[in-house]
This record gives sequence, C-alpha cells and structure tokens, in this order.
Amino acid sequence: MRGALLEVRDLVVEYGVRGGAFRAVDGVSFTVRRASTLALVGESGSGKSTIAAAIVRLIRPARGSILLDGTDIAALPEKRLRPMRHRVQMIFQDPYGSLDPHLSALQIVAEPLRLRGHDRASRARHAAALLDRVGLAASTHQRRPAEFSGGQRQRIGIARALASGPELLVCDEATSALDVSVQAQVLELLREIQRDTGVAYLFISHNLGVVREISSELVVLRAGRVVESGPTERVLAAPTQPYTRALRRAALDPAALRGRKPRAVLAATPEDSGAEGAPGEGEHP
Ligand SMILES: Nc1ncnc2c1ncn2[C@@H]1O[C@H](COP(=O)(O)OP(=O)(O)OP(=O)(O)O)[C@@H](O)[C@H]1O
Repeated sequence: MRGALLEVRDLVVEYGVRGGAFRAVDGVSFTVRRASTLALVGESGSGKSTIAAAIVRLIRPARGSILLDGTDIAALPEKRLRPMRHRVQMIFQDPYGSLDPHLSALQIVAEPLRLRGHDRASRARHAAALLDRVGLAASTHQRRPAEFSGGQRQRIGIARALASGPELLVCDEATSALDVSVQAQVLELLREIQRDTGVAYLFISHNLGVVREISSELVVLRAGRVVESGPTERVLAAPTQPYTRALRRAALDPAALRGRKPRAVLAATPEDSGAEGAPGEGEHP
C-alpha cells in the first residue's frame, strides 16, 4: 500500500458564533495516500469545506493535527508554513471567482511559476505546456476567463494549481457546476494527471456517482463527524450506516446527478432512521 501523504488526526474546527463557538468539525481523522484519491462526502453543512479550509490553512483548527509528510501544518507558524504552501493546492467549484478577470489564461497559470522563481521565458513556456496539458489549445491562451466555458475555466484552475507543483490537490466540488459530459471529461483529465504526476487528491463532493468514478477511499461525514469510511467500492456496495444508505439513494436522484446539493432528497425512509437519526438533523441553523 502507498505511503501516507496527509494524515488528519482528531481534527476539531470551531466557528465563533453569537453566544459561543459552533463546532463544525468534531474529531475527524483520515489519511490520504500518495498518488491516490480520498473522497469526503456528506450532505450540505456536514463540514467538508471546513476540513478543506483547515488543510489549506484558511482556518486554524481548535484541536488536532494535519500532518503533511509527518509535519504538522496546523501547528506551524506562518513563516515556516510559507515554503510548504505550494505542496497543497486547491481547486474550487467555480474557479471564475478566483481567476483574475483582467489576466489571460497564460498569465494566470504563469503567476505561481513566478512565485517559484521561474524567469519570464521559462514562465511562458511552462504555462503554455500546462494549458496544453489540460486540453486548452494555444490559440486560446491569450483569452481572458470570461471568454471560456465553465469546463474550460475549470481546466485553467487545474493548470494553475499544477503550476505550483503540488503533492496534494484539494478539489472542493470541483466538477459540481459542470454538466455531466463536461464533468466526465474533467474527471478523466484529473485521473490522467494523477497517473502522470503522482499527485494525490482530496476530493470533496456530494455526488456519489462522481465519487465512485474518482476515489479509492471514502469518508462519509455527518454533522462534523465521520460516520463511515473505507475503500469506496466496499462502502458503497455495503454501507453499514443508515446515513450512507440515504446518501447512496440520493446519488441516484437525477437532481443530485445534475450537480445540485441533495439536501432535499435526503429524507431518510423509516428503514434508514436508525441510531444515527434522520440526515439533516443536528445541522447548524
Ligand atoms: N464562517 C462560519 N461561521 C459559522 N458557521 C459556519 C461558518 N462556515 C461554515 N459554518 C457552519 O459549519 C458547518 C459546516 O459547513 P461547511 O461549509 O464546512 O459544510 P459543507 O459540508 O462543506 O457544506 P456544503 O456542501 O454546503 O458546501 C455548517 O453548519 C455551516 O453552517
């Protein structure tokens, strides 16, 4: 089995709310292995994005550790974290908001290369190669983000993330805004990139169809806690938790397959309302 790249241990993340702290992530542990894909699933509000934000250090956890190759990046002072930041990159549901509208695709992808010390010629060469790699023809490289489709913008986001030379890509609903055929193309691209570069993915999604395609390991979250985890095929073939069964049914719902959040279709049937209670319960108001 491949070695561990990212080990999340007993992670607790809290948000300050009126009257105290709200615990959005409550004692979560999992391991992402090198060159492999672990999916985090769970209904809206279960804590997926909060975990992602803690991993890329947008938020500091209240407790627990996030070990990247054995170094606890949750505890590192900013100065010591800086040289490691390029090792973990993130791609978002809609990269549009994070792509500078005034820059060309080539300039967007060149920026992380500048930060890594590439000179101008090397930046142009590498950025063009990365855009080619994600399937964007040279004739499009000078276009601005608004001149691309959603799927193409996601490709720019992937190329930009790759420009940092990451070992881990955190993909937060990275294909959810895309229609099904474009989604399949982007998933295939991510798989090819993993084969070529050995990058690992932490793949956050509410869509079990997508998760089945891309991940080897699965962690199911509910109200900030892990309710089930293991090899994806095993967990999906024989979920032991009522909540996972409800999620699996939701994945078969056409609305879920179109990329909508399945909250509305998550009402558990009586057979599923076991000790875990009905999905949606315990959600933060
Ligand atoms: N800044 C914040 N302040 C207070 N509570 C927050 C904040 N951000 C998120 N939360 C709460 O933390 C919980 C987890 O939110 P999070 O966004 O991590 O869930 P999620 O599983 O990613 O949901 P989604 O699928 O809708 O993106 C939710 O109950 C949410 O309301």
